[in-house]
Amino acid sequence: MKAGIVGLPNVGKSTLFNCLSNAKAQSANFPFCTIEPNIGVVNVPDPRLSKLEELVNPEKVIPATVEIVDIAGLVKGASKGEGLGNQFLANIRETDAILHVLRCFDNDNIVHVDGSVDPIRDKETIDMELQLKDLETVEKKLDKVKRAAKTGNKEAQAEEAVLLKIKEGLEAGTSVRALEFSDEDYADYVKPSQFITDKPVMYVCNVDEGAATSGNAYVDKVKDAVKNENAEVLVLAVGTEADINELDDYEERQLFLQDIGLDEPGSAKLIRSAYKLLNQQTYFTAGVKEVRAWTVNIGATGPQAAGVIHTDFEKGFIRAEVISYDDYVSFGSEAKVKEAGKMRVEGKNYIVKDGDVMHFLFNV
Ligand SMILES: Nc1ncnc2c1ncn2[C@@H]1O[C@H](COP(=O)(O)OP(=O)(O)OP(=O)(O)O)[C@@H](O)[C@H]1O
Ligand SMILES: [Mg+2]
Repeated sequence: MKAGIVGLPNVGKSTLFNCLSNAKAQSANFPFCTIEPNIGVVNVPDPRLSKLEELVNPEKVIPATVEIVDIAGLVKGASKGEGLGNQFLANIRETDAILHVLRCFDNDNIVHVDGSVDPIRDKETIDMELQLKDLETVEKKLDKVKRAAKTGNKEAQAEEAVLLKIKEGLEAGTSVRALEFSDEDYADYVKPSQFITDKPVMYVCNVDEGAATSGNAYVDKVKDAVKNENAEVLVLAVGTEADINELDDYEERQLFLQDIGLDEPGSAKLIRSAYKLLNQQTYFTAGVKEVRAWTVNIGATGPQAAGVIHTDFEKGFIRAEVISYDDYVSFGSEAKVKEAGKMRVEGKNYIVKDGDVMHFLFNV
């Protein structure tokens, strides 16, 4: 699962990537600085992991990770191939969620491809290009399904109806994610098509230092414009945070963060949000060798969670011993949790909860 950083050229996408990842992307003040996507595997900051480390005192600690991809900027006409648009759109299609960066700072020295700062217009430009690309996809699919639908094939007719709804929506400027379908229609006809505008999205308002905590008028406009989208809007002083991230010394980083009014980097929050946007959650294993955060889909069962560690664990799954994170911390150790009768034994149908500390029993 990976989240892609998407937006117009020169709005701060690679700079954002550099706030998140130790892999350094080239960022510079000119459009199309990025051509090939930069891929970074980013640790998910999780205070619970340090707490477990404190309690268990393991040899090593391994955090959960999420993959972030910094993608080239899109311009008007990208869906028709402008600015290598087709290649860049293909890069976006390969991701599972979109972090849409909007320029929300004034600075005459930083070029804006459309000549002025206007995050709402920028958002519409990007949305339109993504929608046009999806329109192309849906039209191709419609062509294929039409004939079978005409001959009376019920399945094809159902698919055609869904595709027509998508086509009409896109033509009216509505992203696929905003359209409503029955669960079956969605699973059978929408999801497999991997429409770009069906991917979950969050907005990252790139502001200057002074607006890191308070936001600014641009941010207010963005929030207002997306209020019906059910999408998160995050405010981040991307340039400043990238500079702070360059500092090696932890104390020094904290001081600079406090200076701009933050107690943790905005990028930490962004990573956690991206993780959620990807429908991911964390369970822990806690032993003296290793305390580790593992990533599973929200809604995953016990065996699926076990399968993240090893496919044999999933195949041979017998049961799981589960301690909720809160119980682990309030009792202080696995032994004390057991004594208190708070360790649960869960079977194959157990739905994993975020923060579960798990131990799997299986045979091979
Ligand atoms: N909040 C900010 N305030 C001032 N300057 C910024 C801010 N964020 C980014 N910049 C500057 O904007 C320029 C473009 O940034 P960056 O290279 O990250 O853009 P990009 O979106 O990756 O562009 P491209 O699409 O061309 O790859 C850089 O000079 C960067 O330092
Ligand atoms: Mg870039």
